[in-house]
Amino acid sequence: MDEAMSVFKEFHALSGEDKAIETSKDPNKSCYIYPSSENYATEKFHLWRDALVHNCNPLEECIQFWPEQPPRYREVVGPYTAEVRKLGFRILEFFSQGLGISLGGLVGNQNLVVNHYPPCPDPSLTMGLGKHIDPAFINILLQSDVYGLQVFKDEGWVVVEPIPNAFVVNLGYPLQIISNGKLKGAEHRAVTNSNIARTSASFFISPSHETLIEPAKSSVDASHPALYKSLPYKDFISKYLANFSDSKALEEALRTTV
Ligand SMILES: O=C(O)CCC(=O)C(=O)O
Ligand SMILES: [Fe+2]
Repeated sequence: MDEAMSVFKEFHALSGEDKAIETSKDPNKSCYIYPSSENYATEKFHLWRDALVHNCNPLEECIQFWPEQPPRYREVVGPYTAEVRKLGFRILEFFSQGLGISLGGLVGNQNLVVNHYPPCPDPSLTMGLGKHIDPAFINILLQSDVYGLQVFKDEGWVVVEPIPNAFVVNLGYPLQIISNGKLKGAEHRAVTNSNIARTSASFFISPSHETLIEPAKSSVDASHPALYKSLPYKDFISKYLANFSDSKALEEALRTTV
């Protein structure tokens, strides 16, 4: 874990030009940089984050498109993602047993997102990453020792302290829907600070595009009607992206009218 975190930091210490070169190896763009701000002039607040995004499965196929700088990137991050993937599938297996549905068979994309939040001269004007529930089944998150992750609980923000050698496991929206609201997606955000850069790495295990995301039969009965519509995951994602900055509007767009 420590080695992976060092390599993630080294990648983000490269110049912008080098990062662009290192993320342009796949014409199909399975590896790319997601920049901080999408529309600086009109957005409500600025996002102070750069993210390296790449596919992780099947590893033998996608690793050829990963960065080759720092030189150890593939050697360290390959085994890291393989282990985190195993952990993620074990956790999904527990949820599968509880929900009476095989989640492992519904998995599609497995992505790594390496977030870099540079120090910000005035953190009150920016957000690292705004309030959201992850769109994946789960996210196995590795944070560096710099504080920044917060979770929304009882109408307030609670700091998730970085713990050495520990992952944060975030439950995402699809599991909230499949469990018909019994499991709650964790609403979280990342804030910036004025003097030290922060790095984190999210390993997302997501449903495949065609998977129907809907309340599982085991979660619905006469006294617990389906709270959510049935949607192919790709349509869920369209609604998710269209309502990213408005969690209430998103919840309404996903709900049935009962
Ligand atoms: O940087 C963090 O701790 C959170 C990252 C996150 O929420 C995400 O990648 O979805
Ligand atoms: Fe997240």
